[in-house]
Amino acid sequence: MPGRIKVGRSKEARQQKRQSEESELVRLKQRIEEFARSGLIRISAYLKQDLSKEITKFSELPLSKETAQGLKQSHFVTLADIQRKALPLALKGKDVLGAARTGSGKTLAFIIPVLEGLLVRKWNQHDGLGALIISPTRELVCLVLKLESLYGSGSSDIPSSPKVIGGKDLQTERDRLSKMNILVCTPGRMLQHMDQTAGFEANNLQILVLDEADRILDMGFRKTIDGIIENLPPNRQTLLFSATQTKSVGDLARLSLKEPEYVAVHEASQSSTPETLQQHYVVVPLPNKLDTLFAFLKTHLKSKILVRFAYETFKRMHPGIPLLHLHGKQKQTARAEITARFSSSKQVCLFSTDIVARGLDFPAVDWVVQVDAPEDADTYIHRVGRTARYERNGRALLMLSPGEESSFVERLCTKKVPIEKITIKSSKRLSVKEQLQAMCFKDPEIKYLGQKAFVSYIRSIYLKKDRETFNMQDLLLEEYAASLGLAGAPKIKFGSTCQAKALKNNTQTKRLTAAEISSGSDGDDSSTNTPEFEASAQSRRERRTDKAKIRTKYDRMFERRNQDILSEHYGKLIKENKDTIDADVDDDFMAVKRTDHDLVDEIREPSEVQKLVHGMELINQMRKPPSKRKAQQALSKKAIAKNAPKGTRLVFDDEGEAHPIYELQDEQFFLKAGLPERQKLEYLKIQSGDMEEKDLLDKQHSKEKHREKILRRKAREREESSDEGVQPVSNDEDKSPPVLVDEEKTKKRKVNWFDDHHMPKKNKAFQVGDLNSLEDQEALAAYLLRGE
Ligand SMILES: Nc1ncnc2c1ncn2[C@@H]1O[C@H](COP(=O)(O)OP(=O)(O)OP(=O)(O)O)[C@@H](O)[C@H]1O
Repeated sequence: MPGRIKVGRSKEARQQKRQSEESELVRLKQRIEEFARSGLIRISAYLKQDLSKEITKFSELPLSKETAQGLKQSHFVTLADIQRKALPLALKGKDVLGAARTGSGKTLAFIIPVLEGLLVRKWNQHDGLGALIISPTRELVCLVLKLESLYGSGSSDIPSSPKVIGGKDLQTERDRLSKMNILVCTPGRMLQHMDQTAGFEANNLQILVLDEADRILDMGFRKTIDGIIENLPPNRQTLLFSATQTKSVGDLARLSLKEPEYVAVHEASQSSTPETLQQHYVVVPLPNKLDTLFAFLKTHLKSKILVRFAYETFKRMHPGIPLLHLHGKQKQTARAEITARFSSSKQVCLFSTDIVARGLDFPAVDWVVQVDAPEDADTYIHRVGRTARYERNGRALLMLSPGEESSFVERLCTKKVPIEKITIKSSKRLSVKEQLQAMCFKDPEIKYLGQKAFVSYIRSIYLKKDRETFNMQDLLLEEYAASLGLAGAPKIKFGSTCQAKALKNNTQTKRLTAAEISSGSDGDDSSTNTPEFEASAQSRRERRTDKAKIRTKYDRMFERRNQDILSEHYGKLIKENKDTIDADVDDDFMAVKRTDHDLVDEIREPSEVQKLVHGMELINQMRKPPSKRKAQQALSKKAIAKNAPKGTRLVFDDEGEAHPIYELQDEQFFLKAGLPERQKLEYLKIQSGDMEEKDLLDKQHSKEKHREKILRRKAREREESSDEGVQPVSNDEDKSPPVLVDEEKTKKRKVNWFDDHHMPKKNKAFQVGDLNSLEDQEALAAYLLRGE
């Protein structure tokens, strides 16, 4: 019996205990909710839910109705593996390191916790920046923003999902920054705002997300990220996602993660790339790569292809499939337009640099072709990840030079990349070499691009760390140049080891500024981790300050630091004895991610070629006919008078030397001539004597003028009288020829004549008084000629 009693008591006791525990739990939950409402604890809603059970559908997630509504609109039903594993942890407020294959849905795995994290905290405009998402490239930022607005569209508690994208007007961003609650941006631009935007603070930040974390944490962004972290509160949630996740303790320590949960979805899998992706490689000697690529395009006209290689030449050869081109030097609007066109097209080939190597989610890409081998297996994984996204099929082709084959394939195997070797049928082979040569010959721009592609490629090989795979000695330079249509291999100068080291040290200090500039200019932070970028940062800054200057096409062309390779005959033209060519910084064709291997690349003065072309530009401008309006304006008298040079009055001395009218006398000479007062009196005396003389001359001159005037009048009157038939008579004294006189008329005229001319009254006929003057003689001659 005692046993029975014992059992009864323990059951009762257990019941009591459970009841008290339950009421304690209820009290605790109530308390937690209160805290959550007041914002004192970080996650509330999810503590009430059991997130330990396997959740497979979005509808099973304890999400706010706003996020759930947004997800319903997106038609997503089941959770992707990474979402299933990472979301419960992230929603609980844990720090998460998420690794999953490309295209497996990582973006949603951090967007949902960000939106939810702020929604449950009832975050509003006055709370400031709540979440910061850092993405390495602008394209990725755009993609994240698209998703964020999709899923967060119903959220009324988050007033706005503001955006900051590198490359936009800094001032506009600054104005909007203070109102932001969620910020998506590139690292460089973020740091720039933290340093330079007054009033911008991240003290209240709750969640930090690093998208493509391995890339963001690598050497190139190291300083920038450290700078950003310094400005963030340590008490925050941090989420890191990438296809190739970092596990470096050092990296994680830098981010001050708190007991992070490592969520790796495909770690146990045989492949680190999507299972739906078929991967091939083909061994092609470097000089035959373009031929192979062209043949490939010709045989895949109905596909959507992404290629990393030269675009300009292929565009001119019309392979029969629309071609697009995307690179970091394009403006953000152009990039967005091309990205949209590629996304919406079904049959198209996009030639691109590594700006689309990561994260971008183009729908339905059939092929990713890599004409050059990437620097490492991780980069390869990200590149091929642009196809076979989220359970779709895709194919990838990698061209390897014979020397690269064995070690690179080994590297891929180590990273669990299943890749198969294929060969190209000889019937499918084509040669574009001759076409390229003809193009280079006709068009200097193509030649320039060919040279640039050559330099970029060689440089990329030189920079690669993996010396076992990439060997400079293996390169068939002349043959490769010929395959690009060039007459010979351009010469390339690589800096000495010492210079490289000096630059490297310098680079460390410059990197921060460079990152800022990058995000301020093109925002593609993917370029900031290259040493070339650092070297060019200064020149970019200079260029920006020189913005006011009008720059011609040639200026732009020559501002590139590989200007000397433009054309060899320019060099010959100016007899420039430069036998070296500096490597190119515009990695449009071959982007290199490696950062700890610097090249020497000094910033130069404008070269002779540049000056020469400037001269030619000026001459052309001068030759250009002015507009009609300008020509007329220039000819107007007013303009001539206005533009005419102002004369200076000079006086000439006896020797014919010119002097200004007033010359200051030598002081010594002046003092020698006596006291100033006396000199003044003497001067006045001389001047008054001169004036008297001049006065007399003037009087004589005016008398003469008066006399001449009278004589002219006389002659005129004589002429008039002769017109009226009055015959002047001969005057004995004058010995003028006798003439017949009309008595009657003479009488009548005589009165007038004598009145005016004081002619002697004794003569009935009037006399010509004085024939000395020219006028009198002319009048008489005219009279006689008329024969009257
Ligand atoms: N649960 C889901 N159901 C269906 N489609 C999904 C789901 N989650 C994501 N997707 C889709 O899968 C595609 C790839 O997703 P996302 O871009 O997030 O991949 P990722 O893992 O970030 O790739 P990467 O490593 O290349 O950046 C997108 O088109 C996205 O809309």
